[in-house]
Amino acid sequence: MESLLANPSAKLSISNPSFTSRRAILTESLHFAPRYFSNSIRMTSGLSPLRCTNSPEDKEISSVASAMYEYQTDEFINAKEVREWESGKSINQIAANQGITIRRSCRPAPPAGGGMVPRNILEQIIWDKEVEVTQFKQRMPRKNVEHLIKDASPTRDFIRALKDSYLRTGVPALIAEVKKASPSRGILRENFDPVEIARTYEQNGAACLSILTDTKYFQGSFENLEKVRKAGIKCPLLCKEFIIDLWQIYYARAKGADAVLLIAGVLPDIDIKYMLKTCRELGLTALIEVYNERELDRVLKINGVQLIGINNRNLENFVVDISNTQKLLENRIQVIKDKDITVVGESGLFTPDDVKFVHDSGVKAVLVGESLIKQEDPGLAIRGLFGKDISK
Ligand SMILES: O=P(O)(O)OC[C@@H](O)[C@@H](O)c1c[nH]c2ccccc12
Repeated sequence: MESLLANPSAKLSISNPSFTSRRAILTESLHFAPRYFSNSIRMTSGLSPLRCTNSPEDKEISSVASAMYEYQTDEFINAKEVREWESGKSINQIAANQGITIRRSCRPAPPAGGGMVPRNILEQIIWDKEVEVTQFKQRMPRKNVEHLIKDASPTRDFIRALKDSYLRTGVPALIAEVKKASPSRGILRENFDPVEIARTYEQNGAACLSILTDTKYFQGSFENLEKVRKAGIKCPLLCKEFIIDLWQIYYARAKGADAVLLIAGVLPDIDIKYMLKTCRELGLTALIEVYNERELDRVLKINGVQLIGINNRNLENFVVDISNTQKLLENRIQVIKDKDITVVGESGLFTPDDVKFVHDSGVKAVLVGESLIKQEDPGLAIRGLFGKDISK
């Protein structure tokens, strides 16, 4: 075992025939890369890997470990990342090394050292989300969610819908957002019927819809997502959530999502890779959101990324600047084209000139909330945004 500890990457490529059970894989995994696995398993399942009995909880841990073992042969874990974990760095140190400023408080357990104070609104949202997800998971363990997924209808192709719309209209495909409120703007719409709004968006040419599911800050819900899905709306649906845990991805799928949002400013590479794989297994598209060049360059290095959103709003201070899309795309158009990645321009788009500006910068889709949802008929407002009817 000692040589494995010295050189975990060697071990990672070996398929050990003696791994006959998940339990064995877990034990073995913990043995050669203890910190990596304990952190990851804690991160992804919220459970402590140190106890290992035959309880349902531990079985879940084992299955996570087993899934992680599969990733090894998938080059999911590269030696550098394993070494980082093994060197004793915490999740926050790993994230900070990648330029991520948002920390995890690892609530509800008190953070080591205690007394953390959130530095900005996004960090506050993420810490609240940690508590919320823990409670959700207690109420509905992942196994129950997986059970719901078995009965769910197949997902729709989010990227195909964007590409088809772009080809048909010649203007960026619209992901229209169903959003009642936001921390930066307060209540956007008093008279809020998610299904009615979704329907008018669809009738007026939206390619896809984005449904806010965060309740505390955006007054959204997973019930809204489910309602829209069940109302016969055909547009693929993005679950607009602050995802920090795999459980949320399973839940989004169970509630009718076709795509989920992954925020690179919150998630280190290793999380994004793991979550992408889960999305693929569930038939979901991942929209990976970036705000700055460093995040975009990180994401462009991850295999399998097909859809990237560039947010013009800084989620840490709400400042909106639509030239952010242009700035980030300027030197990267070729690599994005080579990889056949679709780019979405997000936030702060109000006029046909705004849409043209981000289109000229290289986006083939836009994500728009405020400027539509505030109008009396948000669907009809689409004509004003594009300067033409895009429904035909
Ligand atoms: O309402 P706007 O400015 O058109 O923005 C829509 C969308 O981009 C924004 O709601 C958003 C972008 N990224 C997010 C992440 C979480 C919550 C919300 C968002």
